[in-house]
Amino acid sequence: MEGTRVATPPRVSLLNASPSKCRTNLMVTRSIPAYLLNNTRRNHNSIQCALSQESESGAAASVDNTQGIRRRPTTGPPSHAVGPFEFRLQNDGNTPRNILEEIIWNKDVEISQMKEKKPLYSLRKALDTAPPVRDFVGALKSAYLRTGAPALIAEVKKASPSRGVLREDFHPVNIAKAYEIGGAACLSVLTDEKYFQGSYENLAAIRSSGIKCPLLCKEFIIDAWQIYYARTKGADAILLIASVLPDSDLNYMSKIARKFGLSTLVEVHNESEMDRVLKIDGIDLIGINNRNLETFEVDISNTKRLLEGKRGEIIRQKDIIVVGESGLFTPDDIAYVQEAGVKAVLVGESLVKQSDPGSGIADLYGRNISS
Ligand SMILES: O=P(O)(O)OC[C@@H](O)[C@@H](O)c1c[nH]c2ccccc12
Repeated sequence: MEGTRVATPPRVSLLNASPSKCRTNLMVTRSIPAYLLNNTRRNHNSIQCALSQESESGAAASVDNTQGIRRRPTTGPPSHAVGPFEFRLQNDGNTPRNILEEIIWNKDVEISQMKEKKPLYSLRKALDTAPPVRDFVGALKSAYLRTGAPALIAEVKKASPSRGVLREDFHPVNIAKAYEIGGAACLSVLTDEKYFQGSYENLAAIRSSGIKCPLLCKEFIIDAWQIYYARTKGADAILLIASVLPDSDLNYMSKIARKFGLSTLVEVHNESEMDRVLKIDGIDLIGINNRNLETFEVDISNTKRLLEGKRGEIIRQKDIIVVGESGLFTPDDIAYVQEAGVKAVLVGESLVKQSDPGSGIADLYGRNISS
């Protein structure tokens, strides 16, 4: 299941240096492998910290630039404590290259902590009492048929790393209710706390509030454990991000979701991700994100570009529902992505910022799409 190739760390020897030279924030270009640090901790009286590097191969620790987002630091975390010393060893292998990579590395640590508190066997038990799954894709299809406009997945989103806090007086259940009344087919609920100020409590509260719209758990999923957890909190659909997950994970995790009856929204941002996803069996919902999660640039013509030509044909043949995601603000934007071929849209910022997010839906569509 591990998608990341781990570079072999070079060896670093710690020999007879004066402690005064090696206080905190010592920067070197390679990391010290964990096993060596453990040894050093044991022997720290005799071994001090002159950092002379000897890479076995003499080559720099190799980092595979072609694989996109790295699942975790390839050369270990940047800070190490060795006896009384703390080193800050920063290098390409332990420094995130962009915000998405940073989010994923944090998520990896967060999940291992959450798993300790709620191991899989305890989640399995909680599944028995989880609320029933509602048909997310079905709700999108029927809203599209009913209104003739792209079905709306309205996002309950307090903040984002690119836009900061979108709404100070944030009451997730009230916002969700307003969305449902305004004509949303489904809702997306951000659960990431650190970067989006979301939570699983918000997801569970919306689910138990009587709101009927099916719910997408908007999370950075990198471990199957998260799918179980989302289900125990009442999710009806999950998100899988193609730039984060290798094909094997997309395949495996969408199968697990299907086993629970959950829908899977697979998100792509460029042609090569779209081509990868179109080759995976059983994918019936693809999101085209107009925002590049590595740079935050938003360009809604991305949706059009990815649906042109052969790709659009395959999507129609396979009867895949495409969701236009991010950066949609006006009726013209909605018409533009509909013309490009989407049957649903995912909208956060432009709605959540309105004093009444529900009536914001009519402004976004240029007409009332409720009932
Ligand atoms: O607020 P916007 O620009 O309307 O975007 C909503 C949604 O598309 C965006 O929040 C999103 C799309 N894919 C994601 C993946 C993770 C977190 C957030 C997202």
